[in-house]
Amino acid sequence: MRIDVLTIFPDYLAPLDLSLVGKARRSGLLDLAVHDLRDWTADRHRTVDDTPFGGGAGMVMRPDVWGEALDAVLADDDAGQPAVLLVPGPGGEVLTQRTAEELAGARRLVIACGRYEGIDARVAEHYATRPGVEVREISIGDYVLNGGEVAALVVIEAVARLLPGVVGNPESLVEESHGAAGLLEYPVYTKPPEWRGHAVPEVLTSGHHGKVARWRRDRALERTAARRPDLLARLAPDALDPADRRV
Ligand SMILES: COc1ccc2nc(C(=O)O)sc2c1
Repeated sequence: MRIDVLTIFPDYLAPLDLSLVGKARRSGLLDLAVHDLRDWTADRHRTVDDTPFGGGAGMVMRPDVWGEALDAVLADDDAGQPAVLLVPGPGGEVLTQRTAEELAGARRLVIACGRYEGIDARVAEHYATRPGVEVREISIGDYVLNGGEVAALVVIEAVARLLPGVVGNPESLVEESHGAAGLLEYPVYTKPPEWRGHAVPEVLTSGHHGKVARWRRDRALERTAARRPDLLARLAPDALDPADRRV
């Protein structure tokens, strides 16, 4: 997968050199480039914004600068791969694990990080008509950030970890919260067996794999029912077996 990020704060994306995403980049599993939007400005002040038509507070990012940048990035393509142009914004579809799974299936993501009051609306309108480009406005939650960079970091991490080979043990993707099982994950423990008077649940040291699996499933169901009953409601009817229904 190739991901291009356009931003006026490239250093905001520095964490993408670290940990699993950084390793995926170095191993070639992920081709990721961060671009400074100001590289496509034409004036000596490298201006990317202007006052909003209709008045109001703040500034709006100029369509001409974004057009030059997106044309250049989209054209830099080995085989005319279709691209998803992600525009982080508070009015976008809220990112879920399902969205991340969809995006992980794309060949290219281009993420346009807005600042100020946002990007001139004509940019998304224009690229939505571009053959081979799908435009999606995306939000990471019902709160407002100061720009798209943090959302870009979240999307990239959520997507990159789903790419084959990025996470060491793909089985862990099944039982994690919001994973394939569709439940919140069970509580985890490690040594020492007792810590400050808190013992590890005995079943986990029993060596009985069947009982351990049942205990973990029960705890995941309990947690999900208590904290996110909406997730239970979304489960496919056949996702729960008779043994689950007694929880
Ligand atoms: C101007 O760019 C912004 C501003 C707020 C904002 N809020 C987001 C969110 O995901 O909540 S993405 C985003 C981008």
